[in-house]
Amino acid sequence: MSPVIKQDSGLKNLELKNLELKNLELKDLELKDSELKDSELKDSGLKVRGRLISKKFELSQNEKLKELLGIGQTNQEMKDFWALRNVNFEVYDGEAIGVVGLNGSGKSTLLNMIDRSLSITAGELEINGEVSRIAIGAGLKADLTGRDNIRLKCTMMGMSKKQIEDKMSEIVQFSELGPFIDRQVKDYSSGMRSKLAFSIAINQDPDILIIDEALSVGDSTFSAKSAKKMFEFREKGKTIFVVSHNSAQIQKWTDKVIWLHYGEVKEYGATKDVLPKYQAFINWFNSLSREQQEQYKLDRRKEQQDYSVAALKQEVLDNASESVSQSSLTLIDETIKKSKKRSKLTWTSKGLMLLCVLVMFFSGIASAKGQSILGLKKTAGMKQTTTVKPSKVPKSSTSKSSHKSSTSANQKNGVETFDYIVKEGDIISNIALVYGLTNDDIMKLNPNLNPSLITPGMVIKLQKAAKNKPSSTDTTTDASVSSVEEDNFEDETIDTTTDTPNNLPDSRTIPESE
Ligand SMILES: Nc1ncnc2c1ncn2[C@@H]1O[C@H](COP(=O)(O)OP(=O)(O)OP(=O)(O)O)[C@@H](O)[C@H]1O
Repeated sequence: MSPVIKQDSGLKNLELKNLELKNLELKDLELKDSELKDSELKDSGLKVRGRLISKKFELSQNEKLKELLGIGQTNQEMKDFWALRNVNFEVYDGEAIGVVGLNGSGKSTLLNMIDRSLSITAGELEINGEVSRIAIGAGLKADLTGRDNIRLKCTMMGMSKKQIEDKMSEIVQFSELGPFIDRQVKDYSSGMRSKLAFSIAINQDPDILIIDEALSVGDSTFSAKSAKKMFEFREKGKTIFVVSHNSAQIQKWTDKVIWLHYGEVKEYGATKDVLPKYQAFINWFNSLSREQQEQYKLDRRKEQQDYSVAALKQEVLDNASESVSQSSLTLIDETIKKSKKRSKLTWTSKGLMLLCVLVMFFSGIASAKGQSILGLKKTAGMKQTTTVKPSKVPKSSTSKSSHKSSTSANQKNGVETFDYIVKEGDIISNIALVYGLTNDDIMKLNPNLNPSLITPGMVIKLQKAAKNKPSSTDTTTDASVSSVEEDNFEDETIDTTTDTPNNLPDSRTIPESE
């Protein structure tokens, strides 16, 4: 038997080797293909190309959970939101591109994709070269001195210690920060931060430089000096993106303008053609009444919420030639497939959701019977047996701040009470569990309370004796909720605290007569 086995395994080894060789050949082909693509890009002088770029900010997994469980509010503002829709553009060597648009139109979102700090939902972005971004204060470490920030940034760019020290005096001199270079950045004004960021970035010699409002805060001398440096940079065939609400800057510094309007490219072309159109729009917008402006913003925002992949596909079919549209449709399908995988609830979240439902169900039964969740009759002084470390107790329900803001002790029906301010994510049964009460206890103290309608900020009365329970007793009954809050969900989630963007144009956008 053994020789046969040997022969078998010998054959298998041969097959495996063949397979490995084939895989290597394939990898080689893939590499050659991508090298070819890169060199094609370089040859054509194409620096950045965006095709069908679309970005959807989704409800966070927390919000999805709440929506599924019917907890908290789910209004229009909290829907998935398309910050960019079907954005197409090409930028070549030596071009300076202005990015303009009202507040919230998607400028930062687009640049975050170009500097690779944000992924795209659909479409394709080709970038040929190193990108460096200057935004007010962004990327600087507040606790470090200006000098140490220079060292840090240069190290991150792969420079050696010697190279950094050689460049140091040039950067420091350009920054005009004088003795402040050895002070911590947290002591800098926004203008000083911008000077430091610009000096570091321009001296790093990136291929693509993004200037995100950074030069709007510096003084005019520094701004002029920076502009000169930028022109030199452009002469070398480098590419610059400038985001500014200052039309004069855009006019002076850029060759082309991308005008973003509620996530779409309204116009892309020569600055001399696009900027006047944008300014005309601003003038028209400013001529509207307050109500009309609000209505306009609401309508546009709704379009961003109602957008869909189907709409993107339709736009592609309507606007592109047949060959382009076919490859574009494939591109949309591929990217959407990927994003669908990402946006699905994780198994952990599904498990937590189930746990949450079970806790709610059993606590409902328990409170109806006047018992704790483990079936123990609640008696004063009885120690709870269930539990988790205090740190696992949800911040929303037991954080010190909620105590601080909620302790105004008083009496109700002979019971000493205190005010508890409802936090985001709270539900009655969880508050009850955390504070060692039953739902009935809470309802007795708050007879007008509708348990399914509690909202953050609402004040409810709780029995004072129970107040210290969470900190003194280990309790785990609320593990489901606390874990949900602590779960490290994916990025790019909707920040429900994000204010509705103030789309009122900045006054600086009104054309300056130069
Ligand atoms: N992480 C996020 N989650 C949800 N929505 C987001 C997120 N980031 C941005 N948005 C929304 O996307 C839209 C575009 O935002 P973005 O910051 O790109 O606009 P902007 O044009 O740079 O605005 P501004 O001129 O005010 O800087 C806005 O409506 C914003 O509320």
